[in-house]
Amino acid sequence: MDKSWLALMIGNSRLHWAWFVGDQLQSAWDSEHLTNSGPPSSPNLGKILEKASLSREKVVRRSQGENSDELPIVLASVVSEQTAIWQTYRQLQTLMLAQIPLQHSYPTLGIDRALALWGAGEVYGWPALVIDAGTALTFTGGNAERQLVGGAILPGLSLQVQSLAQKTAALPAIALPETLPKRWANDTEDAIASGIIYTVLAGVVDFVQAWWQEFPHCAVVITGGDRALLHQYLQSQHSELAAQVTIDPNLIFWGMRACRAESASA
Ligand SMILES: Nc1ncnc2c1ncn2[C@@H]1O[C@H](COP(=O)(O)OP(=O)(O)OP(=O)(O)O)[C@@H](O)[C@H]1O
Ligand SMILES: CC(C)(CO)[C@@H](O)C(=O)NCCC(=O)O
Ligand SMILES: [K+]
Repeated sequence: MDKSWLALMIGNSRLHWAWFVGDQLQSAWDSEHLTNSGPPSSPNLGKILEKASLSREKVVRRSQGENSDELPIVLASVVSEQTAIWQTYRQLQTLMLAQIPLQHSYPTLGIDRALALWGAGEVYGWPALVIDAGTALTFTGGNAERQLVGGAILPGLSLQVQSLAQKTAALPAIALPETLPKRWANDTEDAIASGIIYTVLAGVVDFVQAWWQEFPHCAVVITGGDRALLHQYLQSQHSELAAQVTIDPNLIFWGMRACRAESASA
């Protein structure tokens, strides 16, 4: 009988969770970073599941034969202070970059990027290009030999908004519009939205087109907290290109599923 396990990706803004039974994803959710005030204690599984409106009983029942109170957690993290909090959890498997079978990666490559690329390649085929629209916006591409080709990192949409507001006197922190704004703005909020959105879009289109020059017809997948927003903008301005881009919120979890299986059978 397939066992339950939890995947935990610690991102820069928040924690990303998934509950699997064997290879089947049951549900996914996000939660806040933990604050490690007070005495160190093992993170509480009941509370973790409560955040996802799941009861421990339901999760344990779905995987018969489970008698442990603690579900295995497969963890990957790009925030080391947050990783430390989980070290007291008994059934923890921490994935490190070296365990991801991606060839030609470099030592400081973010494990979220490696996992998302691996997940995209395994699910949609290689070569693959991942656009992760999170705190940072990243491009990460791999070739047919499952080797990292390379990528790029820039501030994500919200981070661009926040950094403008923080480092200037007159600029407010705007909410990004859900639809593509007009390019030639006539007030401050619209001007910020236009500047950030149109330059990010131009960049995304340029990276995707450059990728397709080298790897025609290959899978391009958008993930991350701002995936829907970015895809929506893309659709409005470049509908043909947008139609060839897949949205998948779970790339990192597909990567964790694959790497967990590989390291378990190794
Ligand atoms: N409920 C939410 N809480 C926080 N951010 C959200 C929420 N919904 C959408 N977002 C957007 O998601 C973005 C963060 O993306 P994501 O959650 O993928 O980032 P992250 O935790 O830093 O992960 P990564 O390290 O992979 O970027 C924010 O910039 C924000 O615009
Ligand atoms: C780029 C981020 C912040 C995206 O989450 C993360 O993947 C990271 O910390 N990367 C390390 C640097 C690199 O990937 O080259
Ligand atoms: K830093």
